[in-house]
Amino acid sequence: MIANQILVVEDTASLQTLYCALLESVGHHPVAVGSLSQARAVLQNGAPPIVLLDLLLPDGDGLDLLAELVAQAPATKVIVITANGSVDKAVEAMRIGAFDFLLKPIDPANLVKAVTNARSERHQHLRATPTALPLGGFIGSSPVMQQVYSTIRAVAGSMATVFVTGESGAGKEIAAEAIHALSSQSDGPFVPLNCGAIPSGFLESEVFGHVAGAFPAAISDKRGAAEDADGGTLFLDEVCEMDLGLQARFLRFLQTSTVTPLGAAEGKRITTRIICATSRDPLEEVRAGRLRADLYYRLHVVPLHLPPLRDRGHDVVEIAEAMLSRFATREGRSFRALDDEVKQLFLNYSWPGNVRQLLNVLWNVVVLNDGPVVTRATLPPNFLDTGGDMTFGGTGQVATHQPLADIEAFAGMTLAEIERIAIEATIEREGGSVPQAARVLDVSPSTLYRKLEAWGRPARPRK
Ligand SMILES: Nc1ncnc2c1ncn2[C@@H]1O[C@H](COP(=O)(O)OP(=O)(O)OP(=O)(O)O)[C@@H](O)[C@H]1O
Repeated sequence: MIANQILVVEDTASLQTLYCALLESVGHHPVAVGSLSQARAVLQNGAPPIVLLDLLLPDGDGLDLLAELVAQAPATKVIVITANGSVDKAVEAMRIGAFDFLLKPIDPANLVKAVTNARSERHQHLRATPTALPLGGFIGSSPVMQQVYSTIRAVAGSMATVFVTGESGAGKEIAAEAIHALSSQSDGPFVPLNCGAIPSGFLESEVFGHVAGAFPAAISDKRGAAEDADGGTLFLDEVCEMDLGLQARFLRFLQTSTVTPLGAAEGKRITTRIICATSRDPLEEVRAGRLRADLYYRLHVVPLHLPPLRDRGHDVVEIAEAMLSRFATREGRSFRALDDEVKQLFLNYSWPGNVRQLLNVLWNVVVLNDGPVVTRATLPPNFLDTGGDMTFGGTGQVATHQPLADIEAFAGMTLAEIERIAIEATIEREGGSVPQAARVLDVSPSTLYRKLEAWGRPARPRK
């Protein structure tokens, strides 16, 4: 095999001809075969740097050949081709270790781009990176998290849309950052936008931008997050909070890669990797009619689930000890370790607010105490009250509907004051998670973010 050879495995003669002509026109040397057995015969002479592999072949499933290549020729980048509509196959291929996938009918520009990406030195480097080590901001070596790290590494090299799910505080945003950092667009911007933190009336302009005069408050042109993310990654957190009208617009954007600011006569084509996340169950949202099914399927190309902290075994102690040292250094404290009782408490606790809640607990300990060891007595009283020493049967649910306070305590307060107490107590009980508190209180997260902002507490329109 010569250096810029590409093995094209495609049984439809007209498509073979088309792919080969395209690849030749950009300087590659394609070798075409029409079946798995022919491909295996060619591969006997050595694996080429790139294989373009149709998955539906007359003598078997292309996924089998993909698995063989991943095992026997890990340096070879395999770009799989699937029929439009068989997204599940594409996802399976990415899990096995495909470099990228293309849906039929193939856009010639996408084919050339996928092949160019596969060639780049960066991906040679990525493939060589060991897969089991934590990455980015992650701490934790449990098997479930190693699976997460592997998926992140596998998907980072492609432009495929990633749909990250997981409870609030489980690390969805740092997963998105890690994918961006390992991607070919890592020199470009990473633009996070929390759809739940922005009132729905403003979200469209936040995503797509507007021109002056598009609506009364639009006094000057404003670029949206999508255009800001040109050449990089757009991370849409709490994507299920978009209203249905905006979902339709967003779907059009995904299909055309064209951003049209509100009030603008024409759009601009951009190239951005989309990663979205939700702490809801997206299929339940589709069933309830709150998330368009077509948008869900368009976004749900590669799913990535962040398991809750309570399902990561000893990770909770690993994270706690690593972060304790960092917080202690920052605050000039001597904390270095957790005692055995605290480790056991942490291992038994259900962490409804996941890693974010753990970090809040540690931060509180470090600010209010000094070390060198975290004992039960140094833990925040509200953590112990809300179940630090209870087991919740792994459901992650803190016992609900406990009275927030004696009702007598509300006597003489205004409704606004009582509302503030209820909201703050619920956020606290949900481990600091505003989206989760919003769910409990049955309001939208943006309602809570707006109120927090009015009370002078930090809101996170863009995280
Ligand atoms: N495995 C981990 N190791 C160390 N820190 C972590 C880990 N996972 C999450 N964190 C930290 O926990 C905090 C919450 O993580 P992140 O914002 O990514 O969660 P999220 O799932 O996006 O939350 P939300 O749904 O509320 O937006 C961040 O400070 C992040 O750096």
